[in-house]
Amino acid sequence: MSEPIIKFDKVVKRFGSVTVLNELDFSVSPGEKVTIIGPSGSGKSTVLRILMTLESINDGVVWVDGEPLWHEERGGKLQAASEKHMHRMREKLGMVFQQFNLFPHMTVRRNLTEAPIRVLKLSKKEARERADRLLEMVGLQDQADKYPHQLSGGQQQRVGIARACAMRPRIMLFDEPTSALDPELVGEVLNVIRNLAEEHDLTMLLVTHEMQFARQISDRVCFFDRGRICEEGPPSELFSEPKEARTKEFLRAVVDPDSAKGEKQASAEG
Ligand SMILES: Nc1ncnc2c1ncn2[C@@H]1O[C@H](COP(=O)(O)OP(=O)(O)OP(=O)(O)O)[C@@H](O)[C@H]1O
Repeated sequence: MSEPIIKFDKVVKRFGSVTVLNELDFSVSPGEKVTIIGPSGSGKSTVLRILMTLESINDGVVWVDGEPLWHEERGGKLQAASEKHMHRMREKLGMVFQQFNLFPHMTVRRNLTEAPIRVLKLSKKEARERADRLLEMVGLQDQADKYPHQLSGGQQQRVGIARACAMRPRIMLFDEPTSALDPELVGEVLNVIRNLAEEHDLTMLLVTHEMQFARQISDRVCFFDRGRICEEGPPSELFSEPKEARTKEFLRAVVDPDSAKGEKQASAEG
């Protein structure tokens, strides 16, 4: 098996007295599409935010592409990383957020060209050509001169995906990319992600509540509970024959909430 492109080695993350990640061991292989599912507050988004260096860690080591993310090796020891090191490491990752996070005062095209020009030092012409190709990929070539507020939520999220791709990251992180959308707009965003997964050799790590989508797109699904992986496996196994009681309970509640409530009530009454 190839070396993992992402590796969490006994990672601990606390917010005050609350331990959100509890000596988490977790890895992803190059090109693998991995989905994280689990109850609210189980630490799913925290994993992605740590990878984007938006949250620090309290203990353990996070490896990205063979190098520690939060540390640098000095004198044979792992020491806290410099801002320069983290900057360089961040370029390997792109993230699509729940709330799109587009720059509101920039046109759609400028949202896509800004970072490639500033960070990757692309010429304006190169950045523009790259942006236009990506807008075509997400079906928004005719919206390039509009501002984010002139687009639907689904269109804004497709711009968000194109913008993350403009930096050519090796790893794409998706944090519940459809949860802020009206139901009728979810499909168009999932289609763009599905095409990206099928056509590119990207490593993808997704947090999602869309179980059907997780089933279709993932090589592996990880069920998180209380800051640890409670169960993981190919979607065909995890969704059809979950082994752990917590996984079964969670899946029953998200796939068929009414029957799960009824069963809970019946067992409480009985
Ligand atoms: N900046 C923060 N300060 C304090 N607590 C935080 C912070 N960010 C997250 N938490 C807490 O850490 C826990 C895990 O949060 P996280 O967002 O990773 O969960 P999640 O599994 O993604 O949940 P959800 O599905 O609801 O998004 C939660 O209890 C949350 O309240």
